[in-house]
Amino acid sequence: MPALAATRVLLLVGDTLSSAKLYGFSRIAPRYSTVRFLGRVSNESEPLTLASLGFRGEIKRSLGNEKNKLKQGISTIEVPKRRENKVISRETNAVKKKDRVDIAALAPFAAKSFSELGLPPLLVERLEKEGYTVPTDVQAAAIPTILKDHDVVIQSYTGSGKTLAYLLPILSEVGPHKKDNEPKTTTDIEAVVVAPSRELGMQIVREFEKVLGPSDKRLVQQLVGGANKSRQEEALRKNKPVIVVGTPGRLAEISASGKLHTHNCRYLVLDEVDELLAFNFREDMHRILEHVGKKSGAGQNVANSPKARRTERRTIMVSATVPFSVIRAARSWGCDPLLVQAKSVVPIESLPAAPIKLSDSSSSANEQTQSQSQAPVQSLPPSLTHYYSVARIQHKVDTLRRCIHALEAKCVIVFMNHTKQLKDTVFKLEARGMKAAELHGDLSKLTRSTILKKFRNGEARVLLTNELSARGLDIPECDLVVNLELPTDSIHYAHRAGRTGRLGRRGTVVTICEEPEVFVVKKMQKQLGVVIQSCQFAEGQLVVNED
Ligand SMILES: Nc1ncnc2c1ncn2[C@@H]1O[C@H](COP(=O)(O)OP(=O)(O)OP(=O)(O)O)[C@@H](O)[C@H]1O
Repeated sequence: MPALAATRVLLLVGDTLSSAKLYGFSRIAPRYSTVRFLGRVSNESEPLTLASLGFRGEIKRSLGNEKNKLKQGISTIEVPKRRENKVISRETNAVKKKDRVDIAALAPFAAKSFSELGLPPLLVERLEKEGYTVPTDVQAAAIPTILKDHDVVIQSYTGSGKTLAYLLPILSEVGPHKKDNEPKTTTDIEAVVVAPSRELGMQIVREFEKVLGPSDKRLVQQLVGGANKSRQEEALRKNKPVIVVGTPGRLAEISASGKLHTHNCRYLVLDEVDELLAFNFREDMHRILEHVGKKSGAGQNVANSPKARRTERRTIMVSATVPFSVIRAARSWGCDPLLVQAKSVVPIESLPAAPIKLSDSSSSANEQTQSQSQAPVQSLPPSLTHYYSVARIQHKVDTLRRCIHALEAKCVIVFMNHTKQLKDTVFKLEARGMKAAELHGDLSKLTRSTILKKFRNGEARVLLTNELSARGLDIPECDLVVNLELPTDSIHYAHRAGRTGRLGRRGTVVTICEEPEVFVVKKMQKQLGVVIQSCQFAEGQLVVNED
């Protein structure tokens, strides 16, 4: 079995060529301006085996024609089985124990309890009822920091529990479980959460509702696009929610119509903040930032303006990927913001300044290169295994099918870039007896939620989608992510890949690409600091190619 390269933390400095050009793509989104990233880069001199990544109990060499395959420069492994019980039943007692230890070691749980973090007892009780007993590392770092009234940027890898990291401190101060029992004096909204997609917005609402409980769930209102606006406005009037969660367009629209009162808002959360900085959200975000409370620490400057009557807000920005544009936004939208990561909290001001001067409107080739070429800080969970497989374009769907069979994947998300090709692929998979569903922007909000529900319920094995689903979507059962078309850069790779391996679970990411695209995969591997092994699927097995 080939050795994997070890990873270690290094400071990466961007190169000067545009990755867009290097990748041969002309449509790379210009929104990621210069980035300063701490990335894990591969170190060939310190080999790390798959076993040491937590697959010890599961990987086996194929004994059959191993010698022949080795002669041909390939080795065979039995891939990790998706169902833990199936694996365990084949193992000895000693391996069983080891297997469990590995899984626990991959889960990002902190040593503290929720009550030690300063959450009110009523809230801790609610959490326990919902099965949340131990905070994750990032929650243990973020909750006390936000409770101490700091503006923060929360950065932690995908699936590590960032939603509860901001939701719980908000519910400590707002709603029925809050610390003090003082009655609310205003009917204004107290917390606004902004998310870049409807699906993510609705998911965040569900998380709030879960913690609030059935009797208080009306206190959170979703304001996402694609849904009936009048009904949302009516619900605002009738239910008098204290928290709203929405997409930038709909929030800005209802705010402009005068039906959303956010001047006394105490919390503004920007989830997937680097995505919210995209050019298409710019106007709506501007309105939201201007009308939701007032930037903390700005009191003296606006003493005589109408803003003086507003409540100071805490600004909380969240993402697994924090390019420099976010750091810059945090500096201008927050007051002495702190960067909160799983095991550290540092003032944003203490971070090195941007290496190059940035322009606001559009990123130059240099800036773009910087953002593309520096790896996200631990934006990928350690429990993921990455592969790529070369296939001709006309064989891609077949390779996908063989990949799913070889990995015995139960719940697969396949990412593509173009809707037409995506629809064709659904048709081909269905024609070959594989239950598949499609999710993209051409579908109505209702159809999108129905499809997602079906997929979550296991009615479709494969979900074919595009960048729409790459951010924040939480489907814990997802055990395989496939890039059937390449992501535009390593940041997009990280968010796509992060749909699997949630909260310490194991996950596999396979990129199926054409030969001339391999160098892009290699580049992303370097930028992300992960090992992406070359593989093929033969005789129902995943075969790892030796480099
Ligand atoms: N302390 C906890 N105990 C048990 N489950 C948790 C805990 N915290 C979060 N989870 C669960 O972990 C999953 C991932 O959480 P969440 O979606 O917040 O991750 P994330 O870091 O925001 O991911 P992404 O970067 O992809 O948006 C969710 O199903 C959530 O309910």
